[in-house]
Amino acid sequence: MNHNESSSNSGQGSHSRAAAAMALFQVLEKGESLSAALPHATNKLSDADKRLASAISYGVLRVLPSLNRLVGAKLDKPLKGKLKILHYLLLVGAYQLYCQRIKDHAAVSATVEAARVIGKRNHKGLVNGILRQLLREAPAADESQQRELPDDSMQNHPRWLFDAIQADHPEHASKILTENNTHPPMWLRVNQRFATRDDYLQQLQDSGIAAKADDSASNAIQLDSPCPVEKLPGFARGHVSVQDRSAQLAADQLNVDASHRVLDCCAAPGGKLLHLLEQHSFEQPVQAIDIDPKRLERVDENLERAGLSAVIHCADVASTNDWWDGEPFDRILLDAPCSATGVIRRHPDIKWLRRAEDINELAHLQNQILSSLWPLLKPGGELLYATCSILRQENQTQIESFLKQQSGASLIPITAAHETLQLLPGEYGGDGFFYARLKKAQ
Ligand SMILES: C[S@@+](CC[C@H](N)C(=O)[O-])C[C@H]1O[C@@H](n2cnc3c(N)ncnc32)[C@H](O)[C@@H]1O
Repeated sequence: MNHNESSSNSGQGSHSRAAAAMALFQVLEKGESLSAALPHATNKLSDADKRLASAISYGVLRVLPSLNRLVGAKLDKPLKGKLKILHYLLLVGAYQLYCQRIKDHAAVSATVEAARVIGKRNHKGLVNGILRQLLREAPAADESQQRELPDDSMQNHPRWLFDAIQADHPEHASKILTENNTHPPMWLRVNQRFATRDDYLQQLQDSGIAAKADDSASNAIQLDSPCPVEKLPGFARGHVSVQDRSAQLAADQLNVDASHRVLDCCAAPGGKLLHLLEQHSFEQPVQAIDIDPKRLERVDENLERAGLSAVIHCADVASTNDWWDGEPFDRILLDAPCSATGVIRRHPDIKWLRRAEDINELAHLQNQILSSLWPLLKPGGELLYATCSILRQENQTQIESFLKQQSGASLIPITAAHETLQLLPGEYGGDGFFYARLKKAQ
């Protein structure tokens, strides 16, 4: 969360604050994802300014209700219409004062100047006045000390999600809510075709990048602090990829060997596909399908980077007549579209973009996809169902109702103690993820 900036030059950094406010506006007023809004808002900025705009906008979304309360209390009436962008700029200012190690005067002057950048020159006084009020009310003992944000009774989550987490994970709810608001670690997956994990750890150490291995996930390495991918040894040649530890379990859980005919459903951007291809030299090409042509471009890039290949279909997986050649599969990986409630620490916008009613719709879609894929599996074949959700309705309940619908389907337990695997955010340092292994009767 911390970002050092000692500049006192009044104009400096105003573009990064303006970009953060504009990206937040797009997310919270227009419903765009932050990963789509940020590149657009920051495309003319230097790399340093891009990083700062990103740190601020991700950070604001993690503690949005607390910041709204702080800023709202200082406004005589809510900023609406054309002035709404100023509300987001004030959140940007408050976030710096409360959550970042930026000198107060630099944070205030850059944010005030950002009002001009966003075309609100006449409101510089308003921004200055409110940020200075915040400073007066919460004086910091010294410039490096952070102020304490007002508590939020739902730990900065929307009511429906707070309730769902309490209902589904009563014993772990508080930990999940805390994890959701923290900055996640960066995980790497070592391509075992080029190096063992220990060899790659050594390469990282030689490059001055501190990291540690995780013995519970065979190719996983956790970096001590995030690092641009260009600095990772061999990244451009596919020696390593960025992938969360929990997501790395899919390739092993699929239980494949090189003779299998494999289908990867909902494959973009290709993280799990690449992992499978790195692990096995398949006798028949793996088939991968996704509905989103833009996301499929990322699959192509990833395959090219690693020098690997697969047969790619751009289609709705449920419309099997459009893309299936009629040959059944030994293994199917279904990384289903889901609420992504397990990856909120990576995508804090999910808290504010998702609605309670989305969960029913997603559960319906997941069931529809599962049911359309099941006939494509050979007798005795296995389907791995995965989501990055932590909600029962998309996970355990989904699988229970599928097992009731399909008499020929059974569960292969993930461990002796667990039929399915529900990982929670932060467990082993990874994201929230769910896995269920389904077997088709002979
Ligand atoms: C969780 S992401 C997949 C991540 C991917 N498996 C990986 O490891 O990189 C879910 C994907 O499902 C795709 N999707 C959603 N609905 C779909 C459908 N009806 N048919 C095919 N793909 C779909 C989305 O475009 C998205 O890329």
